[in-house]
Amino acid sequence: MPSIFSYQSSEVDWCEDNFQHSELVAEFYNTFSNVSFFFFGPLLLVLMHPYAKQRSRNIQGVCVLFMFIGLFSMYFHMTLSFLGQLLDELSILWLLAYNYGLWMPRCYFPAFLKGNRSHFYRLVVITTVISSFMSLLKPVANAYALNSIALHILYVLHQEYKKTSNKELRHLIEVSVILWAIAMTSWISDRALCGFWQRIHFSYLHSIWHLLISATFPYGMAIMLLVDAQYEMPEKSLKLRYWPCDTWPVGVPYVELPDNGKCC
Ligand SMILES: CCCCCCCC/C=C\CCCCCCCC(=O)N[C@@H](CO)[C@H](O)/C=C/CCCCCCCCCCCCC
Ligand SMILES: [Ca+2]
Ligand SMILES: [Zn+2]
Repeated sequence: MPSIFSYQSSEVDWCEDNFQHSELVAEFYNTFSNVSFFFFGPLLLVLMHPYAKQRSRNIQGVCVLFMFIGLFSMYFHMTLSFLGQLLDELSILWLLAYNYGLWMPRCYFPAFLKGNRSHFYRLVVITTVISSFMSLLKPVANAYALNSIALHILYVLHQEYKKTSNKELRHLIEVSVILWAIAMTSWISDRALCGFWQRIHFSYLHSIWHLLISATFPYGMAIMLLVDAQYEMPEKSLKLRYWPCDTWPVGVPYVELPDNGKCC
């Protein structure tokens, strides 16, 4: 039985051909497409620094966890090892759990918690610890289970989209759903239609997934902070900004607390 550290000890293997460009890196493009995690993570850390200082440092923890996902995902695609697969999947699970605990609006808590956030946080931690152990039972199903959490997030976004009249928030939700849908299509297509992609010599769909899902992250953060502010501090409206410039057609969204007026 191979050790959990060995190359190709994971049951999961993506469509990209292995060891095409290096003897050390199993899936070259799938490995290096994770650099986008080291672009968006540090960028958001810097852009959100004023918010983190004034409102909550948790956002910094979220950005650091996001960079760990990129690191573990690189390790996984480089080795296709079982340990790499578990680190990749468990870091995603804990990032989602952290976000749920911090920002899930109270109206979506189970009724028996009566809107108590610290009880909800405890419930999320317990569920995540149990799920972490369960991930060892059928590792090949883990990625599907993780993707199904996105369906619950979509449900929450749909409810918030219906409730809000804030055009900026609606725009963020629309763009994030489009990005996620294209990312998801690439992920499924890499798994389900690999023969076709290999025949046309384009087996890079999983790399495209990495780029798109990491680009969804700043949108997810901005949406959650705006929604959280609407519920938890309705007297203060957060300012939505885009990097590098608010007026450019494409940019990375982030939020600022009012009276932090900078102009690009
Ligand atoms: C109230 C909660 C709000 C949470 C918002 C969180 C937004 C998080 C955005 C991005 C998370 C990045 C996850 C990237 C994973 C990259 C690593 C990877 O590719 N791993 C694969 C193997 O290499 C593995 O097969 C992937 C498994 C599936 C991961 C599922 C991630 C779910 C992401 C949920 C995003 C929802 C966004 C919805 C926006 C419309
Ligand atoms: Ca492969
Ligand atoms: Zn991946």
